[in-house]
Parts: sequence; structure tokens; C-alpha cells
Amino acid sequence: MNKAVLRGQVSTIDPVEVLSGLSGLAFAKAHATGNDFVLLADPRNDFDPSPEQVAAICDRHRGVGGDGLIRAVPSSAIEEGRDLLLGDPSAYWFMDYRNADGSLSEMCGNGVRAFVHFLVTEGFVELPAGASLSIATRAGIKTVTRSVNGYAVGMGPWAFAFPAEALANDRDSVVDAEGLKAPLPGLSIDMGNPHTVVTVATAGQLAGLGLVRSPRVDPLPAAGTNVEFVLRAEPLVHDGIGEISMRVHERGVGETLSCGTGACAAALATRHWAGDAGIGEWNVAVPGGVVKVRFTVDSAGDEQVELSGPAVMTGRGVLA
Ligand SMILES: N[C@@H](CCC[C@H](N)C(=O)O)C(=O)O
Repeated sequence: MNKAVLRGQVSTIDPVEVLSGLSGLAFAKAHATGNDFVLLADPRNDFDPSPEQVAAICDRHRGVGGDGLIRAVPSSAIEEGRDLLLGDPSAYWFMDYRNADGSLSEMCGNGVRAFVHFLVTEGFVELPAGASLSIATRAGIKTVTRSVNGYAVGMGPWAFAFPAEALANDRDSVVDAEGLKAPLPGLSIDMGNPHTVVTVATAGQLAGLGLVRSPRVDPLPAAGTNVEFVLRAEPLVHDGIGEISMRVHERGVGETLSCGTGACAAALATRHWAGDAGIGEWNVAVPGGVVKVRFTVDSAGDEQVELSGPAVMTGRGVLA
């Protein structure tokens, strides 16, 4: 029997059987720098998929295939969404994000661009270039602005996962992965979802990492973590813009071609390790393309993170 692996558990449920129970379900597919998603429109909150159903749909061999599944549901239809509407009544749509293994995540930076592009192309919202839309997520309301060639997401504030004063030598963990000669220091950043960032020394080291299996993070946060391996460009700053390359192992997924929240965490950790030199703009090269990260300070003096990049619709279908 095929096995769907849920975070930390092995389920004996057969994905083929699970999918046959979903016959007729309409879906779309989209990607954002190669991070790909199955998208479902659920305007009446009819279908809250189980982890097994998500894992079966995201299965790349027996299902549709995707790094995650995103359900578009009105915020007013679910409890988490109703709470957010009190803060921003315009956040009509809630991004219900699930990882490929069926686990929930709070936030997905590439996913939210793909989500808004899906809402636009399927006619659920009108969003001309320059206009913005509030999207409700488990990590709060995000403002997504359409540009000529993609979307910019106001990711909100960030935080060290552990208090800065608790950091020993600018790290809070050690990370080991296949291909590393020795464990490396990790710095954990909260982007609404958890990340641990590691710097590697050479392009060969980055390319030689084996990321099929989860990197080992010690101590591992109770909720798990996404792990970013970063290579700094030499010099780090070019024309005022910080430049890094990154590979990522995502919690609940495995290696992906891109991770938007991970790119923000990677830029933040690299800036911290560079002595917080006021580098406000970053290009983050990932296997699936390039995303941009910008840091700005709002009127209250709080630092805000903006992520921008493309989103592409790749197809529509119906489960057989
Ligand atoms: N690919 C995403 C992050 C998706 C969620 C992540 N795997 C988690 O469990 O937190 C991104 O683009 O941010």
C-alpha cells in the first residue's frame, strides 16, 4: 500500500483511494519562481481538505503534484478569518495554505503571490497594476500590490525566533546536512513561519548539499523549521543591493525551487551577520529564479519586510 507521510507520522492511507473520493474537484496550478501550488476556489467553504487529501492531491506521481495546496475561502466563512476581518474588513479572501505532506503553515511568501494571481486570472478580484489587495493568512493580513511583472507582498514585521540577547556568537542552533563536512551555526528567524538560516562558504558547498532528507537542526523548534542554506556574493553588496544565493529544505515539503519567506529570512540573517550594515534591498537567487526583498521603516518606526517576484498560472483541471 502507498503511504502518505504526514509531519512526523506515516499514514497507511492509500492516496489513490483518497483521490477517487474527490472525483470532480476543480483545481488550478500556479508557480512563483518554481515553488508550485494546487489552488482551489471554495467560495462557500464546502471543502476543508484533510491532511490525507492534501497529501494525495500534492503527490507528484499519483496526484496532481505540488509543493503545497492553497484554498481560497472567504475570511467570513472560517473562525481564523473572522478574527482578522475585525482588523481589516477589506480582507475578503483567506489564504488557507497547506504543505505537500498535509500539514498547515502560517504563511507562504511565494504562495500568496500565486494565490492573488489565481484570484485575478479566475475573475474573483480585479487588480490593475499599481493596485493593492488585503489577504488574510494565518500569519495576519498581508497587503499584495500588483506590478507590471509580478506582485509585491507586505510581509509585515519579522523577529529573531529567540531573543537577540540569547544568541551565542550570533547563532541559536547548529545545523547538519548531507554534504557538509561539519555542522554549521544557524540563526532562526520568525517570518510568521519558522526559518533557520545557515551560511555556506563556497558555490561547490551549496551545490553539493543533499537536501532530500531533512537537515538536522539542534535544538529543533517544537513546530519544526524551514532551513535555508545561503551563499554570499563576493562582494556582498553590488550597486547598493545585497546579493545572495540560497537553497532551501521546507518543513512539510522537502527541497523546493524557491521559498519566499525563506528568502526574507536569508536576507535578514545575512544582514545581521554583516553587522546590520544598512543594506535595505536584496536580490535572492534561488534555483527557480530571483526574488527581491526590501526593508523599510514605517511611520511608527517599525521595520517592515517586502517580498516581490513573479507568479505564473500553469493550468486548470478536474480530478478524474
Ligand atoms: N514556500 C513557502 C513557505 C511554505 C510553508 C513552509 N513550508 C512552512 O511549513 O512554514 C514560501 O514561499 O514562503
